[in-house]
Amino acid sequence: MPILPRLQQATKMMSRRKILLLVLGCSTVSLLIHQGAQLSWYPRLFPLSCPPLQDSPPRPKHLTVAFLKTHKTAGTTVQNILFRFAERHNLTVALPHPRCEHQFCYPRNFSARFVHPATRPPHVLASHLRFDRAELEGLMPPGTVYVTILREPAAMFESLFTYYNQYCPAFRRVPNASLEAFLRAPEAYYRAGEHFAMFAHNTLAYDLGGDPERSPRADPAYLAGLIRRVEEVFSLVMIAEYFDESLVLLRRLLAWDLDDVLYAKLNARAAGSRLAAVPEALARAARAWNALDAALYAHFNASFWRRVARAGRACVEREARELRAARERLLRRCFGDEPALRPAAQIRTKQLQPWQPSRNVDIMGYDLPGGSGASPASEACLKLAMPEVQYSSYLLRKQKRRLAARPRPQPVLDNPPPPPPPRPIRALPRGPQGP
Ligand SMILES: Nc1ncnc2c1ncn2[C@@H]1O[C@H](COP(=O)(O)OS(=O)(=O)O)[C@@H](OP(=O)(O)O)[C@H]1O
Repeated sequence: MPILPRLQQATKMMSRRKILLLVLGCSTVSLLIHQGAQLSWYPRLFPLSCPPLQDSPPRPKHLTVAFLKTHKTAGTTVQNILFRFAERHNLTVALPHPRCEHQFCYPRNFSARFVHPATRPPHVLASHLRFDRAELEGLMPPGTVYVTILREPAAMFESLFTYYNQYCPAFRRVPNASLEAFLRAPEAYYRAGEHFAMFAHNTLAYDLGGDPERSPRADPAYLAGLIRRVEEVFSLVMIAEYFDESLVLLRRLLAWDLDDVLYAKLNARAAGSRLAAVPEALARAARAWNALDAALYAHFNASFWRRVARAGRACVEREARELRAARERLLRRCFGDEPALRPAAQIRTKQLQPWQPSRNVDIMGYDLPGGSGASPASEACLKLAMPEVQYSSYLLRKQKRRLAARPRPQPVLDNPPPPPPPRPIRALPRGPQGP
């Protein structure tokens, strides 16, 4: 073919390609604009990217947080995240007066008088208490973000039943410490109002400041009111079964980094101290007995997933995966190539030996392969696995020292500190770890 026609044909083909590219480009841009107007194109078009946090420019990290630590819901793990965050950011943590043990005089209703004066005014609060809105709002600075966590009530009840078996009279009365026997006839063992009755009936509702004796079926208005009161105060209700997804929502709410919510699982029972799975019939009976808790859980589990959907489910899952990967790296760095939870008797580092509720229950923990050295890395690893009792005592000592070094006006206590609770919930650690 002569050169000229060949050139003309090539030019024609090039312009056709250009036109095609132009059309493609235009339709992509128009699709983006159209979808962008609905504010939902991001995850669909770029499933590996997360939409930015709502704010622009990015918010600074939020520093005032009150965490309602409900019982047997992975609360110790969340508390540890908050304690470490507070230390890294030089924040004050509200801690119980020693007469209240390591909890704010639970099961009494929370009072600001239960807070050690050396830990006021606080930025962070994360120890067990029974919720009282007015008292907490009086203690915490304005703008504090309130969060809490719930767990599926049957799993939670199985954990409560084993953990508090020696403390809760309702459980002690049951022959052979049998969960099945208790759930077959709970009324035969349970007496409302006696010591530690709250561990045997609707514990979530009790911790949230509600009345555990109300039935959601007989009194739906009460349930609706309790839910409304919780929603008015708490910006986030996390779900223990979706712990990592909960932490993703938490860190986004507080504008924290993913690194700020890395954790080691704390306060877990050994396999021999727990049912591998609660059989369905028992789970049904546990939910029926704890019907108020079951209704709370159903409501907040549903609202949790609506919230995940709003944040972009793919994005939350992706962050949760990143969190798990970073957490595994951290655990390996701290606790060796195969970081394993181990029974207290096998933990040589005294500060890491978890409190044991009774001879029948083993609570697991981590150990540092090289003992607790003085390097910043091993200090960080030590804190990562430090159980509640040791960490609370350590923080109280530290904050008292800080107060002594930098005198400031003592807060005025309207009333003297409270008398000790009727009976201690926390006993001394048993076995080889000593007091
Ligand atoms: N990250 C994470 N994800 C899921 N579950 C977790 C997590 N961390 C702790 N746990 C489980 O939570 C139970 C302990 O809860 P708490 O720390 O709130 O107990 S306590 O009330 O402070 O004694 C305890 O449950 P049981 O082992 O069933 O007793 C822990 O295993």
